[in-house]
Amino acid sequence: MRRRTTDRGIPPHSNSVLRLLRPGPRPAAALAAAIAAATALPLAGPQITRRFVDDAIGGASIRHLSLIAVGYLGLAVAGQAARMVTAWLAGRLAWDGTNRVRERLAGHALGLDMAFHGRHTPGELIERVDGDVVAVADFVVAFLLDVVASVLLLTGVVVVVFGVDWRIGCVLLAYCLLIGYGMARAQRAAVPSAARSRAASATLFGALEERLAGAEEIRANGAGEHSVRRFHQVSAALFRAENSDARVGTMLLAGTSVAFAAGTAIMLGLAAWAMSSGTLTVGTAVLLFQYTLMVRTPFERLIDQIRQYQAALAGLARIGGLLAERRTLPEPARPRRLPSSGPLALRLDGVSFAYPDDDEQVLSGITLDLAPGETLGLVGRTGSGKTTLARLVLRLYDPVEGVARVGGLDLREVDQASLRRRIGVVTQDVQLFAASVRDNLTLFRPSPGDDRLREILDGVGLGEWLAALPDGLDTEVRGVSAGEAQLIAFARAFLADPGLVVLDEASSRLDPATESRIEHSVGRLLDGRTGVIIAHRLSSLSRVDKIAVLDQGKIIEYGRRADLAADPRSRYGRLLDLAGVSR
Ligand SMILES: Nc1ncnc2c1ncn2[C@@H]1O[C@H](COP(=O)(O)OP(=O)(O)OP(=O)(O)O)[C@@H](O)[C@H]1O
Repeated sequence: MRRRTTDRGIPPHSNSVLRLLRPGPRPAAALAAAIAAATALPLAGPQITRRFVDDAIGGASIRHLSLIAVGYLGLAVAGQAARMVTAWLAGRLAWDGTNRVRERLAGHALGLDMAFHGRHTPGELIERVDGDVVAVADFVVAFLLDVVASVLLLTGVVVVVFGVDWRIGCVLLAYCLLIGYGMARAQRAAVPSAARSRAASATLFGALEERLAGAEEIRANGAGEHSVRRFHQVSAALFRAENSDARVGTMLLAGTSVAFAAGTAIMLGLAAWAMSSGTLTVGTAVLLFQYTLMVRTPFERLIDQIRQYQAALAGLARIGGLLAERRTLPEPARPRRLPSSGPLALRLDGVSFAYPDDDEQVLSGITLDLAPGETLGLVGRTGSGKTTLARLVLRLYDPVEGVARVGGLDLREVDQASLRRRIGVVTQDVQLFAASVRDNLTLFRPSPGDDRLREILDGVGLGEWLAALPDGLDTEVRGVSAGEAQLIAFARAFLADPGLVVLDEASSRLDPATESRIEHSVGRLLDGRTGVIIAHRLSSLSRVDKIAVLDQGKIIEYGRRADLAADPRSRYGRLLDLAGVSR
């Protein structure tokens, strides 16, 4: 499928990216001055050489010629200095701009909902936020440094040569136009290979991230060989794409080398003809020769930039595409806030759900009701829909049918910030960051004070663990056990003080001491809060008020725990018997 582009060849949705890249007026003026100097100074070089040659032939003194040589050297040094300043300024401006793009992209991607993150691996997003942004940054630097400066230099050369001899100027201009046309044709050949190469790179990053994230599982299940084979396949695809991209680049360079040799020969012939007819001095012939050589570098830089331009264009298209992604969960027109304190009621009314892009109904006709402060235990076989139900309560997705209400409000009407503040979640897959204990508890938000954090850690049974850390709350979290990670997650939930807690119990086996600390913390966390516990161990449901048994997305049993446990025919009762847990 062909990529859609606007009339100017710029992919759609890219304007906002380009706006973010635009520098302020003062840095832009400084850069323009540096580019002008970096272009004008090299243009003056051949004029000095002409003077030197003509004066030398005319019998000028060594002192005079030495002065001209020193002037030439000074000019060359100044030219290089101007180029260095331009490179530095262009690099700084490009990185300032791309950091703005990066920040915007990262914020935007984090704000998108689960449906989006289900379709894109974190590795793919890293490639977008880093790889594509770097490609755009590289191009912006190169564009300012090579494209703008090269076009100015070419124009300058043609104008100066016109001044020397208009006929030779015409030949040079025609020659430049021909080379330019050839390059424009070659550019089209380079488009698909650059796009293929970046797509292969994104796939490789995605595969790498997935394998690194699941390294433990892959090793434990002996899936290393399959994993390496798959990795080899995506690496080979990237190698082939990069190779073909490089081949296109090499062919372009080889073609231009031949074209330039021919151009230099033509100019030398013309200069020789003009000299023999007495219209040019030897110095001017040398000047023309030098200008002809000068044409080569800007063209070569431009050719190189064509490939970077393709990469940047492909990157811009993907960045623009990511920025154009919208949340599929609509923001409420008139957002309402959940009550700011106290436990929150939960009510699901005929809720059905299917994941986006998937026809299979995962939940159907779920109806349940929890008064403020009540707790519900969700049980059911793996794949029965427990986690999905929890996701709807957290409004990570909206029901396809029915309504989910918290605190009496339809979740679709609730203000996002209030929802995140008042509904807490502890998942079995606790995410810890390579940051201090404090930051892991507050999730980088302002801390309520170290005393409060210590009190909370003490409350979840991590007091001794904290005391043993070398730098206390400032110690970087690493190498914690699964049980400790769970307890840290409880501490986070306590800190947020939600009115409704969704708790996905850890299914992994923990040692009895940690298990009892977790049981104790769950008890404290649910005290005075409404709770939904996805239970993997029936023993941990002894404290809940209600039980819902899920099977293939439907509630097949629902009632007060005590009633179900007492009923000899209830499924919950039979599950308790099977698990050897007293009713
Ligand atoms: N992000 C997703 N996209 C598409 N389908 C999904 C997604 N997550 C889960 N499912 C499917 O939805 C169904 C219910 O899954 P869910 O994770 O809710 O079950 P569960 O009862 O929590 O299982 P477990 O006890 O193993 O965690 C399964 O068939 C699963 O394959």
